[in-house]
Amino acid sequence: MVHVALTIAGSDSGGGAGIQADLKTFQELGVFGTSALTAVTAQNTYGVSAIQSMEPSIITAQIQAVKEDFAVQAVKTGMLFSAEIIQAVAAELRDSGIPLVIDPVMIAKGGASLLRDEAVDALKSALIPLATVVTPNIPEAEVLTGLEIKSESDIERAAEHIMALGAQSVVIKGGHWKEAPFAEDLFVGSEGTRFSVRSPWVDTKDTHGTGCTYSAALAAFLADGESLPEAVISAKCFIHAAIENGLGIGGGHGPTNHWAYNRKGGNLMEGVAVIG
Ligand SMILES: Nc1ncnc2c1ncn2[C@@H]1O[C@H](COP(=O)(O)OP(=O)(O)O)[C@@H](O)[C@H]1O
Ligand SMILES: Cc1ncc(COP(=O)(O)OP(=O)(O)O)c(N)n1
Repeated sequence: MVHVALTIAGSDSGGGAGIQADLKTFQELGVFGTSALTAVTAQNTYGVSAIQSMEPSIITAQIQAVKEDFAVQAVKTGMLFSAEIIQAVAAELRDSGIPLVIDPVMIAKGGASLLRDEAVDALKSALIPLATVVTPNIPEAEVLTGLEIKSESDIERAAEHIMALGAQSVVIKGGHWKEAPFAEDLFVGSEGTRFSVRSPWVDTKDTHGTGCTYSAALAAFLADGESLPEAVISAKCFIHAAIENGLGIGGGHGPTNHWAYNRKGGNLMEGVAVIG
């Protein structure tokens, strides 16, 4: 049986992040990828030079066209840009019963804002309560919670805070916490499920699109029938392989290697450990 996933996200002309990263990830993981485009960015490995968002009505129409024709097994959201877009997306996903991964994309690596400041409230009130899992990086978790994150206990507190917004579970990704001994992500789920997934740090500047690729992998593994904890671990294996085998293209922060996981063969958990 072919599994279908839907990404609702922005376009990255450079191909390392956004809808391009999501569709490459779905394809690599054997899941049929569908999409609803929220915005077009002119972007490369140095940064974002222009943004044009889509009208909410065409975003709604794209989601409806996909839902009407396909049995979508998982949805992920990425760049949503405005409160109006978030409300339109939430209206289509509410009561859908489809597992939903929300990557609360806010700032691109080069510093460009991919979410208007005034849209944060809509993200918290309209979309996060629909989430099967929310996957903020540390700066995004700080914005969502208003907490300053400086320690492991701050990360745990932030996770609880995001659950209190109504999300079923959360993964706080540790890629921005460079002082930590490992690149470690904390998963907190319902009924007290809690563990961390860690990998060694890869010393590279080529981390463009890591968050998009990670959340797309998580959605693909869910579409493929893995349980949420299994999918969180599998997604970490996918992103670790993608970062570790960087392509060395682009002069700035280059893209990760979406082929690496499948080409790795052998022990896909290599380098990745689950704690707790
Ligand atoms: N240099 C790195 N080495 C190994 N893993 C990394 C590195 N940077 C990020 N990661 C991992 O990549 C994933 C994305 O994390 P992060 O960079 O925090 O997200 P975002 O791209 O949204 O800012 C996480 O699983 C994180 O642990
Ligand atoms: C179109 C678009 N969507 C999302 C992002 C952010 O991607 P992310 O995975 O967080 O990676 P970096 O931007 O931090 O490299 C994006 N850049 N463009």
